Amino acid sequence: MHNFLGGVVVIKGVSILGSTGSIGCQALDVVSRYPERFFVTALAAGKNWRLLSEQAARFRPELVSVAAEKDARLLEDSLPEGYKPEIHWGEEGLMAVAACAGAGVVLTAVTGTAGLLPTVAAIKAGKDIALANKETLVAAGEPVTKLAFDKGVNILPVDSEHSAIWQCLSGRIPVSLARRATGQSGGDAGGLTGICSREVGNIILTASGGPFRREPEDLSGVTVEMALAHPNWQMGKKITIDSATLMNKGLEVIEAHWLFGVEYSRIRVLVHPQSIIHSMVEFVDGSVLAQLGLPDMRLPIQYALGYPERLSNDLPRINWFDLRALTFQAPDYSRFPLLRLAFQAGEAGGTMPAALNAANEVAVEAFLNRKINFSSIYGIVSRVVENHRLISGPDLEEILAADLESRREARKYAGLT
Ligand SMILES: NC(=O)C1=CN([C@@H]2O[C@H](COP(=O)(O)OP(=O)(O)OC[C@H]3O[C@@H](n4cnc5c(N)ncnc54)[C@H](OP(=O)(O)O)[C@@H]3O)[C@@H](O)[C@H]2O)C=CC1
Ligand SMILES: CC(=O)[C@@H](O)[C@H](O)COP(=O)(O)O
Ligand SMILES: [Mn+2]
Repeated sequence: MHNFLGGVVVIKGVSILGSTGSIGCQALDVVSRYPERFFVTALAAGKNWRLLSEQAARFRPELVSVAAEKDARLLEDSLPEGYKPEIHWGEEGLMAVAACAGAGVVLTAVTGTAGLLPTVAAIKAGKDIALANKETLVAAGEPVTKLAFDKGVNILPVDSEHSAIWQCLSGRIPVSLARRATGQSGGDAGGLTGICSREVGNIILTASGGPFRREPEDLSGVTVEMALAHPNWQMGKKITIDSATLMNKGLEVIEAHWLFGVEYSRIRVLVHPQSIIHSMVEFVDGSVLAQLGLPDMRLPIQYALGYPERLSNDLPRINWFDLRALTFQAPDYSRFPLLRLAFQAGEAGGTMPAALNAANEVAVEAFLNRKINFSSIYGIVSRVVENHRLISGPDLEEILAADLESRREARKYAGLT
């Protein structure tokens, strides 16, 4: 089979970390639409061994993993006759899925810093990364992009905003993203950093504004159910709460900094409640390129998995006459102070974003478990960040230590210890 450029199409093995989650399930939907392009090499889940069992029976990966050993046994017993994949569990299992030999690309779609070491393992194994797990770049942007550069591995954005930016830029620079990202610390003069400093004026990240964009004025009393009611996207619980606090956008600012090598002063956040424009790039001549689409993560997932090709599909299209308006407003930093804190943590650099991210993970979980109120998420994260002793140019070990220490602190402030 040949692609539209006349090149031979090579069928690509896809491994998924977090196959039972929102991104993982949508990725399997994408894979199922292109049997001549993709096959599934390995799948990792957390607790949901039943859904993993169904996925494995359908896609027949050579390796599967769940979080707990007892669930691995249940999974093994539930698989169809004659199908015997390697079965792993725990952290070792995530690493095994990440490094599974047959994969060409690893989609990282677990939630939180749990995705960091498996992503590192995948990069070390020379796999391209389709990156949904933004927390990896927030906590460890510098060592991870450097490792990807050293290994010649692409980090392909899946997050909708970053996919949009990538699509706006890729007409200019269709080579390795990882090489461009690390061009920042010297080396690749033709990289995105070079392009950015010459041609990109600002990156404009759009934000839906979440469920509390307009009201209530005082957010301290909002319930878990209210915060989980995202206006435009069906996502996992952690990222949905992050969208409600606007921390998701803060994490995405740091993610954009590392993916595209752009200084924080050139990253803008613009509230766009319809989530039709997924982000924009403003060039130095004032020209603005935007990527538009219905809010459907299968498109950015497909774009990353299909790279370097854009594949056709039959997903729903925008009906222009249904769009009543595309509107924009500035983010309200006083009601959503985590967004400013994330900019500040990103600017501070070193281990600060890891501390911010770890504290946020603990605080969001505490909110979801109804241990703290919505506004306390900011209270806890800001205290951890204020007290954090920043280490500059950290290696992975120092980042993991900062992550652990910040979790401990955050648990204390949340009254969990
Ligand atoms: N959902 C979305 O639309 C978007 C998500 N993202 C990012 O993608 C990532 C995933 O988000 P989302 O899919 O919404 O999250 P979900 O909560 O829906 O899914 C998380 C997945 O990770 C698995 N998992 C969690 N912890 C572990 C662990 N310790 N070991 C193994 N597996 C684990 C879960 O397994 P199980 O369910 O079996 O326990 C599940 O498969 C996040 O980083 C998020 O920020 C980015 C942009 C959009
Ligand atoms: C789909 C996706 O990429 C999410 O990160 C989404 O952007 C969340 O919406 P917010 O703009 O409300 O954070
Ligand atoms: Mn996003």
